[in-house]
Amino acid sequence: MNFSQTLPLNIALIIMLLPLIAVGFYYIKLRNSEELWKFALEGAGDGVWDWDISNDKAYFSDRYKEMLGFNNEEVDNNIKEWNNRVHPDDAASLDQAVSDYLSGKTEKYIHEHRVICKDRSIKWVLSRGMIVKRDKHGKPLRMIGTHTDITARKLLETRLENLAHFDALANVPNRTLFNDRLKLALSYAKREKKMLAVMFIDLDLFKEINDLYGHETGDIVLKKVSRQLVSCVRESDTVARMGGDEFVILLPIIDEIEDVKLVASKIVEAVAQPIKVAKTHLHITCSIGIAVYPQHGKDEKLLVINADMAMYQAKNSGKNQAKFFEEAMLN
Ligand SMILES: Nc1nc2c(ncn2[C@@H]2O[C@H](COP(=O)(O)OP(=O)(O)OP(=O)(O)O)[C@@H](O)[C@H]2O)c(=O)[nH]1
Repeated sequence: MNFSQTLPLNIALIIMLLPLIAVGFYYIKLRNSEELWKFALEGAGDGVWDWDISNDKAYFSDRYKEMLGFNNEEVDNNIKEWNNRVHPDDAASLDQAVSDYLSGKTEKYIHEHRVICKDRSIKWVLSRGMIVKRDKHGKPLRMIGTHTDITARKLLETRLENLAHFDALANVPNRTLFNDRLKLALSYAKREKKMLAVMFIDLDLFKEINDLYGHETGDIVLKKVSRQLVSCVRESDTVARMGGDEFVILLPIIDEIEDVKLVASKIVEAVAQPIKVAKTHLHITCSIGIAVYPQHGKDEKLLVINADMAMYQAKNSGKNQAKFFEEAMLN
C-alpha cells in the first residue's frame, strides 16, 4: 500500500517527519550546553556526575546509577550517599586524590577505585573530573566529571598478574613473587634489626610417586602438600613453589630461632601425614633446610643458597627432617 495515496499529503509528511521533529524538540530541550555535554558523555557509555561543592549537592546521571544497578528514582542526588558506595579500602586514596586536586597540589583529578553495587557486587570505575567554577578568590565551587566502568580491564590485569606471579598448579606464589617478598622483608629486617628465616623444602623420593602412580597423581600430591604448607604458617608468611617438588617459605619476622624450629617440625609432621588420592593413601616426607638472617646470610641470594645447602644436608642425613645452615656445610 502506498502511504501517500491513503493519507492527505501534509499529514503523511508530518508522520514521516515525526522522528526528526522529536529529535528537534529534544535538542531545543538540550539547548543548554551543559545538558548537551552530559548527553554526549552518556552516549559514550560513561556515567556523569556534577558536584556543587559549596553545598555538597550532586547530580548523577541515569547511566551512572544504572552502572551500579539502581533505577533513577532509587537514589538521592547527594554526594554523601554516593561516597558511601566507595569500597572502604579505596575511600582514603579517593579522598586524597580529590583534596589534592581541589587544593591545587595535582593538576588533574583521575582515580581508579572500587564501588559497591546495589546487589553488593563490586565494580571498578575510572573517575575523572575537572573544576568548572571558582569564586573570585579561586576557591573551587563546582566540579564535573565521569565514571567509566573498567571492571573487565581490572579483572584481566589481575589474571595476568596472577599468571606472572603465581604457580598455577600449587596455587601459591612462584619464584619471582617470592624473591620480591624476600627483598622487601630483608630491607625491613635490616632497618629494624630483626631476624627472618628462609626454609627450602624438597619432597623426598617424589619421583617414585610419579613413577608408581602417574604424573597426575603426582600433581595432586603437590597441590595437597602446598595446602599443608600454607596451613602450617601464618598469613603474613609466604609459601612459594620454586618448581618441581621444591617449595620455599619466608618467615619475614621472627623473634627467636626456637620459633623457626617449631614451624619446621610442624611442617615435617604435617607433610608426613598420609595423603588420600582416590582410594589410596600415599606417604611422602620432606627435607627442610633453613637459613636465618643475619647469621646465615646477609642478602637474599645467599640466604636461599644456604637454605638449599642445608636442605641437601637434611637429605643426606636420612631425609624427613629439618636442618639449619652451618658454615661447616660449605666444606
Ligand atoms: N607430577 C609432577 N611431577 C613433577 C613436576 N615437576 C617436576 N616433577 C618431577 O618431580 C620429580 C623430582 O624428583 P627429585 O627431587 O629430583 O628427586 P626425588 O625423587 O624427590 O628424590 P630426592 O629429592 O632425592 O628425595 C622428578 O621426577 C620430576 O620429573 C610437576 O609439576 N608435576
